[in-house]
This record gives sequence, structure tokens and C-alpha cells, in this order.
Amino acid sequence: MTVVHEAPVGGEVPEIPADARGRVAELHELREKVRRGPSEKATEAQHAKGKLTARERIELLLDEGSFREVEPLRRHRATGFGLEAKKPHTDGVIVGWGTVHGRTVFTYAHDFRIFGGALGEAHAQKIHKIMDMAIAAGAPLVSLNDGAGARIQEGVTALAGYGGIFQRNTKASGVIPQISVMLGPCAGGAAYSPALTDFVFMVRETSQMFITGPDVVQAVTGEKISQNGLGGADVHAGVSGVSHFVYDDEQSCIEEVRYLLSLLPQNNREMPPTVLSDDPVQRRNDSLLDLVPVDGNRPYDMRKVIEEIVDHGEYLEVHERWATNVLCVLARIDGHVVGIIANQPQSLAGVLDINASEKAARFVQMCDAFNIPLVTLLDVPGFLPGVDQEHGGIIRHGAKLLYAYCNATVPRISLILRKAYGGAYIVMDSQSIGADLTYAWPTNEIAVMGAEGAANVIFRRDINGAEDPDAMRAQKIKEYKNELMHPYYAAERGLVDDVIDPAETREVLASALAMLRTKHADLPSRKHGNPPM
Ligand SMILES: CC(=O)SCCNC(=O)CCNC(=O)[C@H](O)C(C)(C)COP(=O)(O)OP(=O)(O)OC[C@H]1O[C@@H](n2cnc3c(N)ncnc32)[C@H](O)[C@@H]1OP(=O)(O)O
Repeated sequence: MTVVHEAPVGGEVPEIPADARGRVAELHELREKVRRGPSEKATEAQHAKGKLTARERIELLLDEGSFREVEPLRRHRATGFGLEAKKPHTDGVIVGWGTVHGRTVFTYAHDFRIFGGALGEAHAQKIHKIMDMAIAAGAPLVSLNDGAGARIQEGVTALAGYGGIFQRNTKASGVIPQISVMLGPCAGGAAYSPALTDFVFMVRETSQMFITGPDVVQAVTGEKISQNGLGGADVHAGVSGVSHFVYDDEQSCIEEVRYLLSLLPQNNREMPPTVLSDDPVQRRNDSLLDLVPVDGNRPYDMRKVIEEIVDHGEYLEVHERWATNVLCVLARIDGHVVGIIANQPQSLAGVLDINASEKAARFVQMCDAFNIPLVTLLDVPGFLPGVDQEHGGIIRHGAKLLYAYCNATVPRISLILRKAYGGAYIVMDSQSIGADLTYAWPTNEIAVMGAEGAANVIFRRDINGAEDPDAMRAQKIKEYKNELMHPYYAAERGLVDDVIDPAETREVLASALAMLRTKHADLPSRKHGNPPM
């Protein structure tokens, strides 16, 4: 049978089957043709690059057999540059919804085999429709990106199509989770939309993101660089911070998207999904005493502390390779999702710098938007001093983290493990900026700065005028430590709610989180704040 839609432009129009059965058969034939896509050769070329087709990706993302496609028969109506003769069904993007772990998820996937996945008017309208549906239904949106940006032949209508996506990305921000999975070379608009979403996933070697490709870069600046060198997965996961997660292959990448979705609510009116945990909340954390050295200058791996505290030691680390001096992870305590922000003493001693501030600020903001309580683990020597940092705007970037915490209305608990100095102590969810509960281990030191630095400033005259300046300095450091830097100084003033045995950490956090589950807090009515972006 010849499908009527086979030859829409010119040529002889085939007969429409007269009976209902014939028409149904025609429909199935058409569906099968659309499902197969443009050609076997194009599919082979996609596979040869180590990439899956759009439909294969959707199958990996969604629960088996749950995908319902929208507008599979859509075609563009553009003219010029030979487009009249090239009108493939789907117009290069497959859109629809299905379920992930039984919950509704909307998705769209660029089909690189059609116009290199480039976005034209019809293609854009399909994405707009699915985004509107996701917002209306209050369900997450996952984009599977493998597209060359604006479709060059369609000019300004393609550009306008991107505008509509950006506008919807922004409207959906903080309303439904938006996840961008980068699975091919994504240029121009195809890179900007992901930047507006909550999470960006990339795959090594096969995915790239850039505003302008290597050829344009070379023409404008003279710099010669490969696609991966300019905007590959490792660059964006480790240098620019554009990507939150990076994987070696598409299968493991998409599997992790499913895991992330299991930790997020459907929308901002829901709580994240809880599970029944068989990891007892009373489980003692005796190993923490040996894990964290008392000497504040000795490094250790904060990930091990997190593993010890959370259910079954399981967590998902966001931005694992970027700004490694701060850790941002999603995990569960007593089956309930929490967002943990922690200094990492084994990277730059856990200081806050420009990138760490920005990373943590975005994470705090995301958690607050999606009703995920915050647990902050402090072991911070301060903000990183230096000309580069000051000139790079550490004040402005550090303020982002301060703003994000001050603005967060979800339950907020902070725990000071060892030291918390200066502005970094205030910023990292101190009681004074609105933490609901603040705890400290008996090893904690909260102060404006370390004792050595403090003594050099406030006892400078005594030290310089002494017969033995070194002995005087040592004495003054000791005095300062004994007076101000003992664990109970803050507790006596009510600035920490309790000093706890490290072995009780999990139990204390779990009970505080349980108490705060019914917390309700409102911010003053306003159009929106004016954060230092
Ligand atoms: C707002 C904006 O989005 S501006 C950005 C506009 N987009 C761009 O500048 C990107 C232009 N394209 C490219 O640089 C490259 O095609 C890449 C890097 C994306 C992919 O490179 P390759 O993997 O080598 O694929 P290749 O270049 O062969 O493209 C595959 C097909 O898509 C087509 N294609 C690629 N980009 C576009 C585009 N933007 N518009 C229309 N068709 C395109 C190609 O003509 C080719 O078609 P064919 O199979 O019929 O020959």
C-alpha cells in the first residue's frame, strides 16, 4: 500500500483508501514509517558516532512502553533552499510524555538525522507545546539535545522559535524540574536553553556545547581548537561549570537522569518522594571521630563524612568536578531527600572562592525551589584571599550564596565540624542569617579568623615591643584561643543550639529534619527580589 502522505509536494497523489480498515492499515503503515525515521543509512551514521537515535534515547529514559508521542506527523511549511522537497515527519524533534519510576515526565528529543536536529518553526512549535503541557501538568521536563541550533534555511522564524523556548524555560524555572541532557554537538540556541534549566548532563567525546563553533572562534580570535577542546563534556564539567554531570556513555548518562528524577518532586507544590528506609536513624557514627582530625590544618575527605551520615551511604553529587572545594549533594536521611552543602577540606582547604560560592548558591536556590531541606556541614577557613579573587568579583559572587541562603524558606540545619571563620561562617547558613537549627561538634572553633592571624592584628604592639616577640606571639595566640576559640563560646551565647557528640550526628539531624517537616515560612510580598545574579 502507498501511504497518501508519501508525496505531498508535486507528483501524483495516491488514492485514499475507501474503507475504514484500509485507512487504519494506512495509519499503521505511516506510524511505522515515522517510527523508523529518515533512512537506515542515517541511523547507521548516528550509531557509528557512538550515539543513539532520538527514539532509542527516549526508550532508555522512560519506563518501558510508557511513551505517548505528540505531533509525530507534523511537517514544516517552510519554502526556499529546497525545503519544499524535504519535509520529513516529526520535523526533526520527537516530543511527548511517559513515566519514570511511575511518575509523569515530559520529554523532547532532537533527531540529528533530520537537518542535523536543527530547529525550525514547526520543530520549535512542537517543543513549545510540550513545555506548556509540562508546566500545566506540573511534571518535569527532560530535553534530549542533539541539535545544530537554529535551522539556517528558516532564518528569523527559527530564531523566534528559540525565543519561545527560552521564555518558557524561564517561566518553568522553579515550577517544574527541567533537565537538559546533551548528546551531540549543540550550538547557539541549543546551548542557551540548557543553561536556563536546573541540571545539564553531558557525555564525553560525543556532546559539545558552544555559542560559536571552532571555525568561528578561529576566524574571530585566531585561536585554533577542537570541538571537544572548546565545549566538550570535561571542559563544561570541570572548567566552565556549565555541566553538572558527565558520563562516558549515553546509557549511564540517561540512567542517572532517572536516578536524579527519583530525588526531585514533580513540581514546586509537592515534596520530593520519600522512601521507607531500613537504615536506622539511631545508627551511631563512631567512625567520624577518627575521620576528622582535630588539627584544623589537616585535610580529610568530607565525602566520607556525608557517606557516614546519609541513608546507606548513598548520594548524588552535583558538579562533582567543578569548584571541588565545596560539595553539593542530594541524599536521603530517614528516607527523606535532603540537599547537603559542605566544605571539602581536601580541596583548597575548603575555602569559599568565586566558583564555590556560585556553585553552592545555585544548589541552595534549586533545593529551596523544590522543597528540599538544606543541611550545611561547615569546616571553612574563610573566603580565599587574593588579587584574582577580588578583581574577579568575589564580593559579588559570595553575595550570591549569602542571598540564596537568606532567601531560602525550606528547613535549614547547619553543623560546624571543626572550624568556621569570618564571613564564610556567616554566609554558610549561620543562625544569624536564618538557619532553623545550628549544631557544633566539640572540636568546633568559630571566630573572626584563626588565632595566629588574630594575635598578629590585635596584639601587634605587645608583640613588636616585647624582648622576645616570638614568645610573646605564642603567648597571645594561646590567650586568644583559650578566651574565644573554645567549643562552648558560641553555645554559651545561644549562637549554636547545641554541641553534639559526633557519633550522634545522624540521629540529631534526622530528628531535627523530622521536626521541621511542617515548617512554614513566608517572605514579604514583592514582585521578586533583586539577587546579585
Ligand atoms: C541562535 C542559534 O542557534 S545560532 C547557531 C546556528 N547553528 C550553527 O551555527 C551550527 C552549524 N552547524 C555546525 O556547526 C555543524 O553542523 C555541527 C557542529 C552542529 C555538526 O557537525 P557534523 O556532526 O559534522 O554534522 P554536519 O555538519 O554534517 O550536519 C549534519 C546535517 O545537518 C545539517 N545542518 C547542520 N547545521 C544546520 C543548521 N544550523 N541548519 C540547518 N541544517 C543544518 C547539515 O547541512 C547536514 O545536512 P545533510 O545531512 O543534509 O548534509
